[in-house]
Amino acid sequence: MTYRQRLRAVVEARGALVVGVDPHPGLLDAWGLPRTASGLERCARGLVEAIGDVVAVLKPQSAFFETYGSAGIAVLERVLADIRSHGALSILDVKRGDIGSTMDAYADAYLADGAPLAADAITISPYLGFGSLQPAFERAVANDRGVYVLARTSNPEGGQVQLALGEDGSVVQEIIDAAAELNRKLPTRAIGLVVGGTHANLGCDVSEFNGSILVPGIGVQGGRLEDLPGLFGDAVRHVLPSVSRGVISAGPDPVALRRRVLDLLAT
Ligand SMILES: O=C(O)c1cc(=O)[nH]c(=O)n1[C@@H]1O[C@H](COP(=O)(O)O)[C@@H](O)[C@H]1O
Repeated sequence: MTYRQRLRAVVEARGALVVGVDPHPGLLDAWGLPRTASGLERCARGLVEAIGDVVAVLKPQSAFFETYGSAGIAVLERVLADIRSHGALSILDVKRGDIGSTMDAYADAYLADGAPLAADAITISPYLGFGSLQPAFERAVANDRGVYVLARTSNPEGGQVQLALGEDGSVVQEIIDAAAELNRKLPTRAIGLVVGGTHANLGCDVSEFNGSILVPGIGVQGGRLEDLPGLFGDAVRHVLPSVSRGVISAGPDPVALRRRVLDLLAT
């Protein structure tokens, strides 16, 4: 099955929600865990254990694992395996983007069958040029995985680059249109977008976009689930809202974590 087919099936069964696995240092403190790889492991795997069978997608943030070097990366490998074993999909948030030969290696690291850090999908950055991401597109299609291209990010600084005017309109619109064009040529529609849910208006048009749209920024950054239909219009059918701190802050009690997810799913 392609990534889109797996995504559709799990979203139909569990609802459209992504929970971010963001075990930041303050969270380890709040959960009474040490700021070590073993504290990281208990936090991240505890979260997946608590909610992995009710949420459609879990999105580990690589940075919080990289902090602990090879021990943290080993934890990330186990977290990815846990997500699979609970029947959820994984979007590994690595925001990679580089020149062709290096991008090729990133694609092998995250989108190749059997790679230790392989995920169902990853986040990638087009700001070295959309075409530089070609190896990731090819690997995603070949291996039934997905990619989410950063378009309009949730942070206030993003507009400096994303809303700048290029030859054919804003930079972000060129990215969105290039992703849509590529999806039209691909049978798997493996190319998704990242569009933050924090903006009063998006400042770009996603109405013609034909892939999955990851929408972070819900909760602590100020985005609200109730506002998504107004913000995205008809494209809301493609939207996967993503909440990290807004869920994980309910822990470490697994019952409270689960309740937080079920409340969000009922919104
Ligand atoms: O790609 C992302 O997930 C992402 C894109 C974006 O535009 N903004 C954004 O906050 N994120 C990620 O979403 C997570 C933050 O989620 P909250 O804790 O819910 O605010 C972090 O892992 C961010 O890296």
